[in-house]
Amino acid sequence: MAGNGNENADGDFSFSAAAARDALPRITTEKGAKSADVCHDDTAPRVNFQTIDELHSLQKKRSAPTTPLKEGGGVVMGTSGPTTPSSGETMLQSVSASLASLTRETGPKLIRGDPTSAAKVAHVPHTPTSVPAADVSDSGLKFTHILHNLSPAELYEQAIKYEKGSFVTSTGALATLSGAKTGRSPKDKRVVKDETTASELWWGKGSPNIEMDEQTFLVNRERAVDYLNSLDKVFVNDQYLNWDPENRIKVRIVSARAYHSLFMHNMCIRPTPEELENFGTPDFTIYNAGKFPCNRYTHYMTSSTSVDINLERREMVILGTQYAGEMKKGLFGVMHYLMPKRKILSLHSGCNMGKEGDVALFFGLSGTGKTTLSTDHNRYLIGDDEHCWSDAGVSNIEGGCYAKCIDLSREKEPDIWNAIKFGTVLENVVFDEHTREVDYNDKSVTENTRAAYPIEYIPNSKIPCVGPHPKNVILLACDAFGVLPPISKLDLAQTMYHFISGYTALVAGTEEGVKEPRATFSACFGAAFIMLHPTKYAAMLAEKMQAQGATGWLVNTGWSGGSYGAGSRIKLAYTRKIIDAIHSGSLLNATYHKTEIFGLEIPNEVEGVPSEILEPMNAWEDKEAYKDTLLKLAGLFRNNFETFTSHKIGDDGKLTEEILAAGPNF
Ligand SMILES: Nc1ncnc2c1ncn2[C@@H]1O[C@H](COP(=O)(O)OP(=O)(O)O)[C@@H](O)[C@H]1O
Ligand SMILES: C=C(OP(=O)(O)O)C(=O)O
Ligand SMILES: [Ca+2]
Ligand SMILES: [Mn+2]
Repeated sequence: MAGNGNENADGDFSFSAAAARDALPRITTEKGAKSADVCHDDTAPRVNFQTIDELHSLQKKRSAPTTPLKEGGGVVMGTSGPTTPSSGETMLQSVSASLASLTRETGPKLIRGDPTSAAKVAHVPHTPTSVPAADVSDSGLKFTHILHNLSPAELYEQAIKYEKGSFVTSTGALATLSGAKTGRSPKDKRVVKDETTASELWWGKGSPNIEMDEQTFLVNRERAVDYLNSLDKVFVNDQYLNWDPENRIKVRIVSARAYHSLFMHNMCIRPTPEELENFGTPDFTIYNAGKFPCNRYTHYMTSSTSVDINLERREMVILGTQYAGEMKKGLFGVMHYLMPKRKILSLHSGCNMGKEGDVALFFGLSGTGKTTLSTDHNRYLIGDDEHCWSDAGVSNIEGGCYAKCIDLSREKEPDIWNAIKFGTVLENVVFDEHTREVDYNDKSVTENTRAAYPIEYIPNSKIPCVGPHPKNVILLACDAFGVLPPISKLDLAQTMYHFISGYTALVAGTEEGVKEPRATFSACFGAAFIMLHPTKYAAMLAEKMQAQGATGWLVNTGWSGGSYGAGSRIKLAYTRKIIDAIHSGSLLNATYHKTEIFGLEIPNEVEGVPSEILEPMNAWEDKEAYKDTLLKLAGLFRNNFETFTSHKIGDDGKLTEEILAAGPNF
């Protein structure tokens, strides 16, 4: 116990024995104490530092350099480069070219690294520009720091230091805010219509592609580039899309926020250090200037948000929204253009594989269960949202998952719950200010709370994320009307009919302005992302399913026993049992009966699921209300399909006829 007096005779100090009761004790230093005896030993063997700065410099070890830094700590990208550029300089040259203003012809001067650690960088000689002084704007005189493929830990530090609303949660995830926009803005998406895309893409009624001209794209591009170059630092991610090595696409994402950089780090495929070293020129570049609005006086702009795709230039510009999902879904749109050109079908679906190598696809719109149901502890996860189906089988486009977290529970979704740890981006969640425990039920910021994590955070993920041809094609619909059966087996024509229809109730959240579930039809279960006419994708799907003998299923993950408001959502545990029965093959051999109007085959029994809910009418108390609602939905299906009746699906006139006949009959 520490005393008040000089009880430690060998110590280097003692309280004055004469310390007055009310005064602070005086400290006197004892003379002649032997250094070997003191407990606070300042004369211990010397360590390798003399100053605090030297101590700090010992803490960080140089990582195996993908890009060796030059003497002085920085690499400068001037206009006349060194004779033999290092790979770091090559990267900076490439990024400078990406960020070049199209009107001023030169790229910005770039420095690698964080501006706050740039004291040394100031020493690096700066080669004068060859552009006449009169042409140099202030922005041409400054340096921009490039934070290239930072690690999650570095991005955490950047976010926490510089981005308000960034916090570490109790499980180590990075909580962040996406700003005013907490969902995608499909009405603000624009695609450049030029000679090629005018004939190739799907335009007009029902199409997600709202046109803009090349000139307007360049105006927005310049706006984004100037904004990014005005910053002290920008983040650059060089990554890949598509696990199929023969059809891999190199993407570069230039952004202003650590949040965006970490999100894409998680969502795209992460290159190895060697791959990054030899990355070269990207195939596609995103300029994310989402903090900065577009100019509403610009032609084609109807709000201050604009998400613009130029396929010819292989570029995408984001202005006026910081919702990170725009980047991943924007790139998905690009894949929906590039892949079919190579006879590869792009799919808005989750995908997993059983121990026997049986692959299942889960198509569905946002909130219908792709992520939840493809993340299955008994199966290998190939991916939760975006895939390709080629002659070789399936491949995930992405390197991560983007799960909805509203009402997330450890019991119902353990694998997703456990994936929310260090490295994971948690968007727009609410947490306890002290414990930093997340309240997943809290919708104060948005209903569309999300977690973005690398796919290997799911313990049974299949790396590399590829698999053989699918055996089961599961169409998920979250039916807010509560009239579709929880499970029905489809023939090929029915599968195509429902694939082209893409029915669901759009659950609140993922798109701006949707507060209540509302019936919606979205062709190919992803009309917001497709580029070509839906029947092109449908024809490819039909051909592949036929060739592989895959079975189609329609699973209602929505309401039962009444519409939204009256009935209740089908229990996730029951849906999982239904999915298990599809995977195991037991449902293929079940006995079925056909429903009226939609002509769907309903199994009489599914193990673990109460039989009363399998036939929707049984679950409704008011049978008349059920019939009216069923007819209403059938009418909506018929109206929606009218735009497709004049299109042929594939070369097969017979299949087209069958598909037209596969809709509701009333
Ligand atoms: N019966 C059910 N089947 C699937 N998901 C359900 C069910 N009931 C509730 N849910 C919830 O619905 C949401 C489905 O979202 P998610 O799997 O992220 O959809 P998607 O990936 O298709 O956008 C999850 O929050 C899940 O917990
Ligand atoms: C991120 C999205 O994907 P999903 O809701 O399908 O997971 C989205 O549609 O914006
Ligand atoms: Ca979606
Ligand atoms: Mn999802």
